[in-house]
Amino acid sequence: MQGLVKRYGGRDVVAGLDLVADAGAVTAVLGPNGAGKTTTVECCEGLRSPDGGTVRVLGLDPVADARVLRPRVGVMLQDGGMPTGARAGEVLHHVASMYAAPRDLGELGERLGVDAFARTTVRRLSGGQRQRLALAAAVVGRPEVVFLDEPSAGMDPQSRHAVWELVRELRDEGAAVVLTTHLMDEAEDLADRVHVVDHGRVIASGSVPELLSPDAQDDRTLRFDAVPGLDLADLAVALDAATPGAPGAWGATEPQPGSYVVTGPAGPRALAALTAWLADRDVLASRLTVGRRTLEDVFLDLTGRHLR
Ligand SMILES: Nc1ncnc2c1ncn2[C@@H]1O[C@H](COP(=O)(O)OP(=O)(O)OP(=O)(O)O)[C@@H](O)[C@H]1O
Repeated sequence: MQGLVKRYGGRDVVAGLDLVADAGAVTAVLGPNGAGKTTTVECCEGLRSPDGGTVRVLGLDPVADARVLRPRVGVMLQDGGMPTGARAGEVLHHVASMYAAPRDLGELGERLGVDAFARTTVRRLSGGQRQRLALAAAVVGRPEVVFLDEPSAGMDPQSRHAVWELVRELRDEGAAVVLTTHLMDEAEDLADRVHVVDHGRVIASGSVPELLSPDAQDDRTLRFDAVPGLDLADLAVALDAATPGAPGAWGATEPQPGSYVVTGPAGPRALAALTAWLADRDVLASRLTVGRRTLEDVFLDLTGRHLR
């Protein structure tokens, strides 16, 4: 996809988006609600026509070549897009019958738990059940490219785990898996490559390790909430003094008023120095945590906003 533009009511909801998804890899499109993720994948699925740019799936045009692409592409839509009056099992059988070499329905139905509600009509399924059925329908035909829009939304942890395992398996079988999500742990766990999208543009791309810590893999992050407007340059000096082996290694930001992110060689001494520095100022921190950076931090750094 190159320079994709999609406009609604004169507003660019996708504003020149470049994206590549390789075979045998999971590509995640990660961004907050309204970032343009669904619109982007709908253009790949041939459900929407771009207003600008080029989209090719398996080298073909998703709109003009829709008939040729259909048996080679699996699609899991956010709203399911399935006939509401049909039973879940019938839907899956029907979809499977359209493919030359479908997956074993018994095995697929069991691992995604579809068997348990096979006789229930789609309209009576819970959100999570509907998601699992939609995923089964998307992958039953052994597609070469799979688009999964928020695949584990509304699922319990066990179902989520089953979905993630299936996604890894699809990748290992050689499929190009494109996954949209606003769940950073989903992207972190699954994706070989992540495109972080905001306001219809890709604002960062890379493997998860590349995105998390491009220049200092060992750095950790201290996070805390406190009164807004702390003197962060002074804090960095105090932390530098506590970790003499790495001068100038500390960075501190206040991405949102009263919410602090401090990165550097955080160990026990640095943590003690931070709390002592706060105590000297009579500041009580809350939600103080020590951890590695997450994709949420990356998003916060890039946009000054939380993912959700
Ligand atoms: N058919 C439409 N007509 C008008 N505006 C639309 C239409 N579809 C989407 N939009 C708008 O385009 C923007 C991007 O929506 P999109 O669904 O692509 O975002 P998203 O990143 O998938 O968000 P979410 O995580 O909430 O699904 C939103 O502001 C949405 O309101």
